[in-house]
Amino acid sequence: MLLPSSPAKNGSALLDTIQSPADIRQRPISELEELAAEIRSTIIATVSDNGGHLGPSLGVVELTLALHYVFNTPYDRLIWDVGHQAYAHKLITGRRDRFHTLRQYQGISGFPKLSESEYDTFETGHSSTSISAALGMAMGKDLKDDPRLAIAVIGDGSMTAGMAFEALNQAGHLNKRLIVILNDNEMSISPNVGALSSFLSRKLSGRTMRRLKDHLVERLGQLSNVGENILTVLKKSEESFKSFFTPGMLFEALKFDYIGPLPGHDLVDLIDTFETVRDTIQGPVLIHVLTTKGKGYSFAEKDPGTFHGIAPFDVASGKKKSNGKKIPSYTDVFGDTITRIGRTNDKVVAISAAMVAGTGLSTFAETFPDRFFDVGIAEQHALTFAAGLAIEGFHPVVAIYSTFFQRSYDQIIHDVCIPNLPVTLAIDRAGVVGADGPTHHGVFDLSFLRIIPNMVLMAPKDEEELRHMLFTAIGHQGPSALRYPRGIGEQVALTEELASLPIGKGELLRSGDDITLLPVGNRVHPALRAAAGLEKLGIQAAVINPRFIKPLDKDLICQWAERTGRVVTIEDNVRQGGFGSAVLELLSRCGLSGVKTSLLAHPDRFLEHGPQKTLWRNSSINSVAITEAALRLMNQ
Ligand SMILES: Cc1ncc(C[n+]2csc(CCOP(=O)(O)OP(=O)(O)O)c2C)c(N)n1
Ligand SMILES: CC(=O)[C@@H](O)[C@H](O)COP(=O)(O)O
Ligand SMILES: [Mg+2]
Repeated sequence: MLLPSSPAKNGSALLDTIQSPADIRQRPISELEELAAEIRSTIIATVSDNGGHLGPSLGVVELTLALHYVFNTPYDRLIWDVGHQAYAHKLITGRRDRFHTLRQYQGISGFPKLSESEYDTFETGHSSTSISAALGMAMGKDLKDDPRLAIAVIGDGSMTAGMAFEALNQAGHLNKRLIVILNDNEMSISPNVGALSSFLSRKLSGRTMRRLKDHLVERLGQLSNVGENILTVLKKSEESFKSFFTPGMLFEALKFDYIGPLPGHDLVDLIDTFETVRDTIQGPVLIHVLTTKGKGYSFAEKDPGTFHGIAPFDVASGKKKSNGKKIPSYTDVFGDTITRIGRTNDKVVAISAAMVAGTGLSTFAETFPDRFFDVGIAEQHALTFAAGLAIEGFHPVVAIYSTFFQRSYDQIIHDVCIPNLPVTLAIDRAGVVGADGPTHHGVFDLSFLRIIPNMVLMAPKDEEELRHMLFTAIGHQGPSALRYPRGIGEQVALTEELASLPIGKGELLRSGDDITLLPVGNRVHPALRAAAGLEKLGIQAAVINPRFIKPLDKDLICQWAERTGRVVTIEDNVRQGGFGSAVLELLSRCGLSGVKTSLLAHPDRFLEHGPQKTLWRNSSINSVAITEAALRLMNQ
């Protein structure tokens, strides 16, 4: 049987004595290895119960200990990019007692939080922000004449985003004291992609290598003072040639000192290097550290993609603790449907921004490798790249989580919607997502997309409607978006045929003369349940599934609003500017401002982490709350 490869000898006896990094600094370095083993066991045990980002956190245990050992945290600012790897950091910065509540409702967050600890210096969740934030802090401390250090820890995946390079570019120019640790495990969520990733691991293609080699040998040969030995060595060996091209060249060109690559699980080496950097380097420096994602838990080391972020699992077998048969999620249905459409429509191309499995695109990618593109963590580029493909006659489907689409807002407006290009946004994880919390809830997309001219915006009531909406979107000759939630669907039967839905037409699901319920997307079924309950109380509720948030079905909605005189809108989105606001605008346009309305939606504040059901209840958008809102409106 495979077990964690380095179980702690004494449970968590040593870890239990650590209240803060100051306690670690008192210890001999020789004890830190046992501490690392205890931290790993604790992380594995907790994540196996609660779910969470296991692989990223296991990979940086030694790095975390070495950083807190050498640098004077929290005075020195330590910024974790994405923040999904900060579990060891949490365990040694005063949160050991609460660690069992990780990612649970009202428990500690899975990401750094300013409100949780003074050691969490920046809030993260979205990637590639750490260098910018650290540079801002470095600049701020200089302006205040404060000698504290700023240290950003960024993964090789996160380093692929433009934002990281924008920050490096400015940092090299400013020449401020800034430490960037590049945590290179050759993995994003899936294996890292792109030219940068090949460069970091020096896996330049044979062709590139030969071309560069021939060029360099020729140029050096023209110089009279180059020794014969260098030329012979270069000519003979590709390996020795490769060593001329180190990953450091890239960062040195950006005016960073480069140190590495270092073995990232060797505490002595890490501590020694960090001390040298701390004591000697005054400008920007990048330390390249090589780590293993999932280090210390054999299942996670072997399958880092699955164990990147995992639901509760059994430690001994590495298997997910799921009960019963696998129910298809919205994501699964999206993935099957786009693959099916791709078989008959060779103009369909799919784009992911480093979330291939998460967005359900793995099968499409395997089936149509030439028509699939993983652009890395580059949501802005993904949209403009899609626009380019659309200009060439393709229909790109860009599948990104709602929260990460926020990064590409200008590209959606400027590059897709103004030229009215046929690009489909497949917006996964729309609505509240659960344990990842406020950085990841997708509760703004209805508000920010419905205001863009040319955009067709829809939300399916179930996984069956999702299929037809995708088909409709791909048949549409302009920009379109469909948003669907995280998790399983309504478990409805899936029909064989795919149908094109009339754009801007909703469906009346239930008639009733007393009140109109207008739920959108995943709120349709709760509204139907509420209508059934209201009927038992003698209230006849009409239920309309608008299907399209833009354009809205003016005739259907205004007709029923006028007939019943009361409308309740329900959405898994913020109230501000959302679907309910769109309905109010429509009622005003139809001269129906006198209709009594109640807008059920998320409030104007960032929502905490917790199960989706809890968050829907808290925001009063579940079926009980819909019933109560309808009753209140009836009594007005
Ligand atoms: C802007 C943005 N896009 C996508 C993601 C989803 N995401 C979270 S972690 C991750 C991979 C990060 O890889 P890396 O930085 O190398 O860290 P590792 O998990 O390998 O430690 C991705 C794509 C995100 N958090 N933010
Ligand atoms: C840290 C991050 O952004 C991702 O790992 C995210 O947590 C994945 O979310 P899902 O579990 O919904 O795919
Ligand atoms: Mg990585």
